[in-house]
Amino acid sequence: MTNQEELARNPSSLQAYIDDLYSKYESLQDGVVANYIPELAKVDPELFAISIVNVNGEIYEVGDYQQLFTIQSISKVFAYGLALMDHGRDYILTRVGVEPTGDAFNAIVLDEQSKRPYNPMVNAGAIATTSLIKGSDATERLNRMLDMFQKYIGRDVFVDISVFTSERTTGHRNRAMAHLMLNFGMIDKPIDEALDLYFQQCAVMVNCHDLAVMAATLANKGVNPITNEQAIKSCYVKDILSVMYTCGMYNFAGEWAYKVGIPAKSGVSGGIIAVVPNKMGIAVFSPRLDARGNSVRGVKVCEELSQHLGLHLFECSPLVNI
Ligand SMILES: NC(=O)CC[C@H](N)C(=O)O
Repeated sequence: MTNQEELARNPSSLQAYIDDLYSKYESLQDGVVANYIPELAKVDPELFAISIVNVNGEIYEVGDYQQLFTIQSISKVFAYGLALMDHGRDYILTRVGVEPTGDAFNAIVLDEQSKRPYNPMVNAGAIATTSLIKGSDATERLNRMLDMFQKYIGRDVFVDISVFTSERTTGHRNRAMAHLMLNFGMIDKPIDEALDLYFQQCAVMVNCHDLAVMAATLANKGVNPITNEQAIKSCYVKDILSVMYTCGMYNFAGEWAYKVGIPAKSGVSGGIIAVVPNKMGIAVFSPRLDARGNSVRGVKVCEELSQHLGLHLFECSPLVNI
């Protein structure tokens, strides 16, 4: 019997499997916690959680899955969805490309010809995306952003003021990108409001369970499988998953697509989400990062899960229902 057949027969074996994965990687200490945002350096590096939510709303999780942390770059996925709903695909494409960069997430680089940021999953593209969120003033734009997160998560959300302030005070690289994009007409004035909203979206508090529900919502055509609320129009889910697949893991995106083979997104606080379309959302949280800014344990767990469950999109033996 294959692993997939065993899981279809006995779903509790998925819980047993992630419990084993957790024990296997619990002692792994490779990597370092992000410290370029001073508040992030204070996190307990030992925190570790794995959550899986399938499209039927069934939940499998282990470890510190209730521990709150700031969502950081994983927010880029969801902000892109809101911008798509606000303006439509054609307009968004004129402001943010869909090409992987092969560069670090915080590279100060724009497309030579079009002057667009390369894609919405790296900082420059995410700042441009966030600058497009509609609203009559900064408060309305923030509230629309928080409402959007609320639909994906299924509860009220809030911004961690310390992390927001820490990043706002030290985020000169992001500010430089915004000025560069202003120069080329890719974002409009006032850039400080766009940057503030970007720093706020990065400082939204989530736990690993929430991230798995958010990923499961994308797996479930935009409908939160726990609350049944539509968080994003289903026609935009393919746009989001495409850029996650090609750009979500920054300069590791190619290797990730080859090895793990499912759309994913990581953030510097140590979260990773992965989406198995029509099946499930996966989230891992562990703050120690590799040189590219991806969670070390998170990458390992996703690699093993993908192999064990046959999750790769181009897997020759199709995944059975879990
Ligand atoms: N990779 C990340 O999670 C980066 C997000 C972080 N807020 C930044 O702008 O640098």
